[in-house]
Amino acid sequence: MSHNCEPLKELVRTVPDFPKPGILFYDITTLLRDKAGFAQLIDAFAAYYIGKEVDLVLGIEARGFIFGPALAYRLNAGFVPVRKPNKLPAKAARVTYDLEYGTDSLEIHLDAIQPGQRVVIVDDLLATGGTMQATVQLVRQLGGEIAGLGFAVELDFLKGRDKFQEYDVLSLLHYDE
Ligand SMILES: O=P(O)(O)OC[C@H]1O[C@H](OP(=O)(O)OP(=O)(O)O)[C@H](O)[C@@H]1O
Ligand SMILES: Nc1ncnc2[nH]cnc12
Repeated sequence: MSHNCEPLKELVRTVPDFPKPGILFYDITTLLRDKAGFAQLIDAFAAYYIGKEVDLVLGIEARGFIFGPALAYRLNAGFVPVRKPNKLPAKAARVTYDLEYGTDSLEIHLDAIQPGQRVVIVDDLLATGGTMQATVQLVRQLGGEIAGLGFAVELDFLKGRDKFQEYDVLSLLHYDE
C-alpha cells in the first residue's frame, strides 16, 4: 500500500468558527469513518516507526487516543495515555500549557515510563505545538527517550514544528492555510 497520504486530505472536513469564532477546525472524523483512509494512516505511521525500537506509544487525550493504541499494537509496544487533569487514578505529574483557543493541563502517571524507555508521542493534529510541548516536558521529567513525535495533520502555517527542532517530527497530512 502507498504511504503517500496527501490524497486523504479530501476526507478531512473543515468547520469554520469551531470551537470559537475565527478558528477553522480541521475535523478528522470524516477521515476516520473511511475504512481505507483510516487503515492508510495507521499503515503510514507503522511503516515510519517499525525498526526504531519503540517501547511505548503515548497518546494525548482525547484525539491522540484514536491513533495511539492502533499504532502501539502494530509496533508491539505498550500504550500510555496522557490525560486531562484529575482523570488518572494513581500519582501523576502535571503540566499546564497554552492552546490555539485557550489553556489546559495534561497529566501522566509517574510510573508510566521507566527511565531510558523509547517513546513515540502521537496526536491527531499539530497546531501551535503547545500540547505536544507539554507532553514532551512530561516525558523528559520521567526520564523517557523521545524516539519521535507523530501527527496525522499539521497546520504548517502555525509553525508549531519550530518548537521541536531537536526531535524527529512526522506529519502525514499538511495544510498551508
Ligand atoms: O498544537 P496545539 O495548538 O497545542 O493544538 C493541538 C491540540 O489541540 C487539539 O486538542 P484539544 O485540546 O482541542 O483537545 P481534544 O483532543 O480533547 O478535543 C488537538 O487534538 C491537539 O491535541
Ligand atoms: N484548527 C484546529 N482544528 C482542529 N483541531 C485543532 N487543535 C488546535 N487547533 C485546531
